[in-house]
Amino acid sequence: MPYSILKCPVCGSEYQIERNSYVCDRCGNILDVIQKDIANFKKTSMKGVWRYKEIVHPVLNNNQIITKMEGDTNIYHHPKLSEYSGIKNIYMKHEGENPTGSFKDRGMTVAVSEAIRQGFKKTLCASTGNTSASAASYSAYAGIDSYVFIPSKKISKNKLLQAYSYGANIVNIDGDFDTAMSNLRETLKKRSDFYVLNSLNPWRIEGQKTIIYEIMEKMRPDFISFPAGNLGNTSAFGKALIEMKEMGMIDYVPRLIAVQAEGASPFYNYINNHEETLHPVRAETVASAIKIGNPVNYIKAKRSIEFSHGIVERVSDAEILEAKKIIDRAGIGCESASATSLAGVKKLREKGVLDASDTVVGILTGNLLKELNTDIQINMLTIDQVMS
Ligand SMILES: Cc1ncc(COP(=O)(O)O)c(C=O)c1O
Ligand SMILES: N[C@@H](CCOP(=O)(O)O)C(=O)O
Repeated sequence: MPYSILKCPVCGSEYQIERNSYVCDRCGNILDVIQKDIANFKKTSMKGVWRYKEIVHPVLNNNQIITKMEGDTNIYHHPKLSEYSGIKNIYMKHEGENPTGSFKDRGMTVAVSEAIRQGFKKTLCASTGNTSASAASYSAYAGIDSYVFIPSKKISKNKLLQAYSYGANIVNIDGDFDTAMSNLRETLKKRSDFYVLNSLNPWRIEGQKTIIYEIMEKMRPDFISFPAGNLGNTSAFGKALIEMKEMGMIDYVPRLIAVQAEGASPFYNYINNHEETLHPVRAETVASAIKIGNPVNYIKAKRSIEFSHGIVERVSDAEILEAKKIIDRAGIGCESASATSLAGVKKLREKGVLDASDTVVGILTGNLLKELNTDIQINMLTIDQVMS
């Protein structure tokens, strides 16, 4: 029977899953969930994330699952994306189609189910917006209270509205996301009744792995490109590929492309400058979702890049906004952080790292409707102009 344990990716210490800390007691690193006895993995008849229950959360009973039907997102192809990136076979998987409009729901369904399994009544997260929207929704759906730490003046109003509407207890943080995350880690040292819903909770990573399962079941991409902020997805995608390879579900490994915003690119520096440890930066970018200067998952993310012979690229705000316009005008649409996927592919094609004949899947992490921060300038037509 498949089961799960927690294991430190650095020192190898192992722990039972019944514990409310995801940090190794011996070396302080963030733990992995390790799935055991999964060699004969079989899909369930459930939809989306829970189709892969045996390799996502095998010990949960079906009646303990808190789900709003995450996953099974669409993959789009459009000539404008090919023309812009210089890659004929470029596809975009739209995670903005998840219930609260971002990929976070895939991780949240698993983490909140585990919170309920362990009997927690309160959840906690720090957020640039999407995590708080998702955490608030899933906590409310499960009938428990959520607390969200957010730099409320710096996040999109739409995301704040989501958390507020779902009834979250909103804690305004005077600072940025990194301040909020360190406030959260301090709070967890003092309070044991909060269940953390950020991606430092490894159950979030287990849910987010399913993005890769869905892609690899349908296609054989050479590269998979996606935005990188707190590095939960980078960690999850590599873990999915490692496990799929071990289980014989895939016979090759696509290369991961993690793309950061230039003003928030500590992981780019860490990998490309071969630094011994990640040096946090003061983050600044138009893409508020990835305005993160001290990503918590950098060690697991490095493992993913190494395993997949991956690439870490960075793009400017101008490149992000230009790519977003292409995605929006193709009728697909996404929030700005998501457009780094396309911007990064274009840049790597121009550098000659990607070939025009490569097959590339980009991940659109959030919905177009997620951001309304500034007054939009719309040149509207008059009725007379249309009639004449
Ligand atoms: C829309 C969006 N895209 C990308 C990211 C970055 O993902 P990760 O933190 O997993 O690197 C986030 C949040 O972190 C996000 O909200
Ligand atoms: N963009 C994120 C930042 C927190 O990331 P997480 O994956 O660690 O929860 C957000 O939406 O808050």
